[in-house]
Amino acid sequence: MDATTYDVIVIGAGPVGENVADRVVQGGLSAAIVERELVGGECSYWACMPTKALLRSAAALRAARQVPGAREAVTGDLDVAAVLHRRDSFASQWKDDGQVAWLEQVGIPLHRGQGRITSARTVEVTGDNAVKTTLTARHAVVIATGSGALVPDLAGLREAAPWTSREAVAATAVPRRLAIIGGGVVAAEMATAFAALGASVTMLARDGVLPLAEPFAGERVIESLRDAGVSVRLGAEAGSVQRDDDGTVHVTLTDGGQIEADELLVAVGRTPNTQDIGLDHVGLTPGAWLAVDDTMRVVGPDGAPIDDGWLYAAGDVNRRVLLTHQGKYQARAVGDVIVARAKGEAVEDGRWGRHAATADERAVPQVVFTEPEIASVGLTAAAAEAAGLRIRVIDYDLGAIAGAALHADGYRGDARMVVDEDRKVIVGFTLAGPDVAELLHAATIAVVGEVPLDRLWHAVPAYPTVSEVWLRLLEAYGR
Ligand SMILES: Cc1cc2nc3c(=O)[nH]c(=O)nc-3n(C[C@H](O)[C@H](O)[C@H](O)COP(=O)(O)OP(=O)(O)OC[C@H]3O[C@@H](n4cnc5c(N)ncnc54)[C@H](O)[C@@H]3O)c2cc1C
Ligand SMILES: NC(=O)c1ccc[n+]([C@@H]2O[C@H](COP(=O)([O-])OP(=O)(O)OC[C@H]3O[C@@H](n4cnc5c(N)ncnc54)[C@H](O)[C@@H]3O)[C@@H](O)[C@H]2O)c1
Repeated sequence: MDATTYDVIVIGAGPVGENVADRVVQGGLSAAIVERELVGGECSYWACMPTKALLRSAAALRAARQVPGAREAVTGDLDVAAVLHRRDSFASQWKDDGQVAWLEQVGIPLHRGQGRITSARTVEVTGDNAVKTTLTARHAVVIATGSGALVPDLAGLREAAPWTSREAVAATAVPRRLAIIGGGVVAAEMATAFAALGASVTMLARDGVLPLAEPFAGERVIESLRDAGVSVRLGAEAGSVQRDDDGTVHVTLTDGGQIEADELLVAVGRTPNTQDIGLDHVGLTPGAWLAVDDTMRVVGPDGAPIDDGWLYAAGDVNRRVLLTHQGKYQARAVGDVIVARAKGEAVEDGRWGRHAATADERAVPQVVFTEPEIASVGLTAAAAEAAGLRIRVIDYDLGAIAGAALHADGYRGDARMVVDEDRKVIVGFTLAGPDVAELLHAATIAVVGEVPLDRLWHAVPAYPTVSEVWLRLLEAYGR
């Protein structure tokens, strides 16, 4: 048994854990990180990066085919092997040498193994050959253990060895027939990717496609998936699953319908990686999401921080927002607040304060890399109304913008601005259209900055860009 003391111990070296540790060290404290799998976490090897690599080649091909002159130059089909090869390189061949080298460079010791809290400020790491190391934190322990795919209790499902996002993202071959349970972000992106790679895809979208986005987003994606040959079964619910000896998967729907596939992807959400991290030693429930205050200190059922506030949780595991960029934003706040508290400096945990992840509440940006791309920030109209805001919704046809028409023949898309009528600021913005991802940050700045509409008239979009939609939306709103 080895024992070591640091100022801060971070459990989980995903994008969030890495950033917490980095901020702590930049603030002058010492930090160690514990990782049981690959440094870089889900995002680097089985999520953000490889999924986008799987999608990108088909998107580039589609874009070229939408522009006469370029279209004629495209003579072949997607090269599936080359796409998978590029995906492998974006997953760093599932090796974390590069990330480990970075940890070494910035002075963050790595302890490989399963981390478990055993008592206040103490983490036991079980490494290879069951060797245990006890780490003690002078100031804080941060749980950044992320989440895993949720596999629902469906008759026969586990026995049928379904794909989760991990197997889909790391697939070495494209199945002839792929069935997908789910209609959320993973399901929509993977249906887009695998249809383009040549699979015959059936999507069982019980609750619709992208049901949390503006309705036009889901409608556009459904239309384009169907154009790509995907069978999108809205309202269809899997009742039971069985895999034959020959590998064929049979899905029986609750309405009695039957679907056959060669692989079945389950994409119905996530579950927190908290089953085996010692939560019971601090009075919390193993397997539960971790509730936190505005500076990401873990709170108990009474809403107060655990003990004297030594335990934090950031990223997916606290369920505030399951996105890498938002988790890293929390990580910056957490790392800095731990340093501030350790040094007795002022804690700025008020709204938009340095140590509070305020944007998590109502200013989260997200891009869904479907065809078309869906880029959104803040509240949808429905969410704003549910939050009791008095809103006005302005919609504009993106295809009518000169820059969009130039960008691609037959460009089709939508823009929606949700305005808080009492404050005359934008609280939500959604774009659906080819290549809209890079337009999103302007909207994020408008929402986070709470820029008054009057002032936005002075933010003149360059001509002829797709961003001219900003002017059109303002004109439609009126001055
Ligand atoms: C298919 C897919 C695509 C996605 N695409 C995007 C995208 O395009 N953009 C985006 O913003 N988000 C995307 N996400 C979400 C994104 O992957 C997560 O929000 C992000 O990875 C969360 O980071 P994290 O550090 O909190 O957790 P993770 O990335 O899950 O990292 C947690 C780490 O902790 C380790 N760990 C867990 N328990 C222990 C333990 N007890 N001891 C030691 N180590 C432990 C794990 O091995 C892991 O390395 C996607 C998710 C999926 C599933
Ligand atoms: N581009 C991106 O930003 C990106 C890409 C992929 C994933 N992610 C993140 O990863 C997380 C996980 O994605 P996800 O798609 O797994 O979850 P999700 O929560 O986005 O979608 C899950 C969907 O499954 C449906 N569902 C739930 N139970 C079901 C059941 N038993 N049968 C059928 N449908 C059911 C839900 O209604 C929901 O629409 C998301 O929070 C997402 O933000 C982000």
